[in-house]
Amino acid sequence: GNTEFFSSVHQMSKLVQLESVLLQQMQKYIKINENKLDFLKDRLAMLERDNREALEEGLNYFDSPLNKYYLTKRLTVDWARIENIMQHESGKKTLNRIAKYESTNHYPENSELDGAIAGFLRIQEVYRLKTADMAQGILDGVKYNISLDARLCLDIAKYAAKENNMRFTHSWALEALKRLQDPAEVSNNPTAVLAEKLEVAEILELLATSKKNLGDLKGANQTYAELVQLRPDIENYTREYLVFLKENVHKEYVSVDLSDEHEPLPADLHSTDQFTRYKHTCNGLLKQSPSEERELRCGYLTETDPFLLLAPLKAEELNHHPLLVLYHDVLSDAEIEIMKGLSDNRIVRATVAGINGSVVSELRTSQFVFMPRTAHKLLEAIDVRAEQMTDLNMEYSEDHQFQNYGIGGHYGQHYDWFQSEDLLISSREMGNRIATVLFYLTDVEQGGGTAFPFLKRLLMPKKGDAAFWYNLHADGVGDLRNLHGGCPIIVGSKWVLNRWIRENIQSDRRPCELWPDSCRDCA
Ligand SMILES: O=C(O)CCC(=O)C(=O)O
Ligand SMILES: [Fe+2]
Repeated sequence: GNTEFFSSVHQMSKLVQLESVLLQQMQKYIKINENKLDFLKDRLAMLERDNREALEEGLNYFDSPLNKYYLTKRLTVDWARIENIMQHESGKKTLNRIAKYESTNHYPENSELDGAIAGFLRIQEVYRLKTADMAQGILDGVKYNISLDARLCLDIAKYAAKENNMRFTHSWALEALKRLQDPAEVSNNPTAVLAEKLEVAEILELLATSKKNLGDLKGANQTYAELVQLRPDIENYTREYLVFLKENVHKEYVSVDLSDEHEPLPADLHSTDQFTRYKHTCNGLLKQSPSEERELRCGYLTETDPFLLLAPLKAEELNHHPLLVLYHDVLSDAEIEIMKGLSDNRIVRATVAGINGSVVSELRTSQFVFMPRTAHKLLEAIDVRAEQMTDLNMEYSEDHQFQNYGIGGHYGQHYDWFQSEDLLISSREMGNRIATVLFYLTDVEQGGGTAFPFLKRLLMPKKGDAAFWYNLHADGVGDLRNLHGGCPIIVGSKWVLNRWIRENIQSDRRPCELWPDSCRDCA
């Protein structure tokens, strides 16, 4: 099927139901076959006894006409019945039922494993987690009741190698080897023993390749030597080793410490490339200094609507230029339940806008659905609230976009405003996205903040809160400082609601000015 699971925790939770149905069927299948085998075992015992007796007595056995009759009966009627039973495909009904589940439900495909591993490595990279910790189920300091076996560690190493991430290839291969050589692990998992020899060779090859690529020539040489000694029969390994020796014949075999699976932290986080800045905004290393924060205001917003004098909005200013505001407690739990009910069975894999239409991308691993505000009166009420929060006219806003993230789910840094004229085409008359209101419909246990690397701000999702920012300068030009993204989620199912407000009806609200673009920090 084309339903994808790993990109939405909500979707994945449906799989648990499917799995329990399958397990029930499996139980039935075993029971039916057990009955059949028990019956056959009984018969076998009886027939063996008769047969033994006949063997022992030799020709005397046939003195009795009754025995002649019994032997004949055993080999005709009895045997036919037994053969019939043995041939009977017990549990066929159950198998058919399972096949029917498979054709009427969506199953994850093998390729989903790659998506899940990609999410796992994304978490590791962004939050700088140790491989040894993750393999034991320790995620950002919290211990979970899972640990990864050698096979999975090897799969992760292979994936990292495919992505050319040599540091992770090295650390995960090492972890796989450690597990394979641990006697406790091996006795726990007898199938691992069968495959052990091959896997050790596979792991050594990954280790040698990654050491070579990371400049650890001494280590690579040792590992290659070990590999060809373990599997002299595999020509490929010998060939690889020879290539290595030839390539490095004039070089000194230096040794490099690879115990840290992460790139060293740059001395100055501010002046790094965009992605590095983004990662360190997500993990909290890059943030506003106390003096930068001093100017910001916090308080109750009452200016925009007389009603708010009675029920003021709790606003926290997170950045002044450009404006980024976090509103607290703007949605109730009951409202959120209604919204999730409206959207949860309709979400599909998220896409990003491209010149040739919308495409699925690793940049955005989540699932979403657009709902028109006419779908429920609550959505209209939300817009009234958004209008109070932003003082913008909501009439030209897009449909409500609900979004749920998956394993390591994220939305890489991006602008909400359309950078290309072409992308505006579908709704040019509405103009570009002047502002965004991002509602948080859940807390997230670990990770999953919204990061603004240029503003050095990380907003942690809190159920019922909403963020508001302008995407455009007052003169309508896209504001480069509002680059942002949804950081990878470590643990939790994150739901958000996007309101994208368009510019072409706002002239009375936010008069067009020619503000200078004070974008010193922008790349
Ligand atoms: O999920 C988040 O925190 C950010 C989402 C976002 O930026 C978007 O959907 O445009
Ligand atoms: Fe966004």
